[in-house]
Amino acid sequence: MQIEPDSGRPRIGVMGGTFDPIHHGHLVAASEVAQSFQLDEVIFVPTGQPWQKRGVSPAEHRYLMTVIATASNPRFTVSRVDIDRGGPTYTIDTLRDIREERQDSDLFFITGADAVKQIFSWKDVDELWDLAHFVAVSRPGHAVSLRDLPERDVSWLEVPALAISSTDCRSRVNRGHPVWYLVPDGVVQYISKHDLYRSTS
Ligand SMILES: Nc1ncnc2c1ncn2[C@@H]1O[C@H](COP(=O)(O)OP(=O)(O)OP(=O)(O)O)[C@@H](O)[C@H]1O
Ligand SMILES: O=C(O)c1ccc[n+]([C@@H]2O[C@H](COP(=O)([O-])O)[C@@H](O)[C@H]2O)c1
Repeated sequence: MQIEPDSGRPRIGVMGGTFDPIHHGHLVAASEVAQSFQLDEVIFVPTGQPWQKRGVSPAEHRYLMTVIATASNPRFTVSRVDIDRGGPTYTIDTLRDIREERQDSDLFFITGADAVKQIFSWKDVDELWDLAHFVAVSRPGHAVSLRDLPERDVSWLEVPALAISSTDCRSRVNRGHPVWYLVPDGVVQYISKHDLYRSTS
């Protein structure tokens, strides 16, 4: 979807992710897109059941870690739409639900370089472009050439390179290594309190 620069409508970012756990790579990406695209708000949307991932932590843990991580930024909010809908999570449903809630807004769906390269495997991809403008951000280890990007309405944004992944955070906790400064302090404490990622499933 092409967004008119001066539409006067609220400009809302939608940052979808499994957030298992949420880390500073996610937060910096959202913050940079908010700045560059003059967004009024970024809604973080933890997935319910990410159908392309296995062995994901319970949604309530991922949701609460996302709430903790975003609490200090007044422009960041968290939505439960994907969790409360139930069933496998598809972005087509995420965007339809958010549009229903924010009917007068322009939506910007934020995705990392790795995820955007997979977008053709997503459900009803041809209909996604009518619901939001897509913004793909750079990510270390995931080079993207123009050929990888859909020939649709996708903007590209270089963001500070943070070589952090949720997979690595889980693995570090599992091996007894610290995740301080990779994830927000409150998330470190949440992981410890709930004994997450200690056993390999
Ligand atoms: N370090 C990062 N820099 C830029 N974008 C990122 C970064 N980490 C994740 N993203 C993007 O954030 C979104 C949500 O990512 P997700 O929750 O799957 O985290 P992840 O670190 O990729 O997780 P995992 O390692 O479990 O696959 C995706 O679009 C992903 O590309
Ligand atoms: O719509 C789909 O079929 C689809 C398939 C894979 C991923 N997504 C979305 O992409 C975002 C990042 O997902 P993930 O699995 O990399 O955390 C998140 O919002 C997912 O719902 C969406």
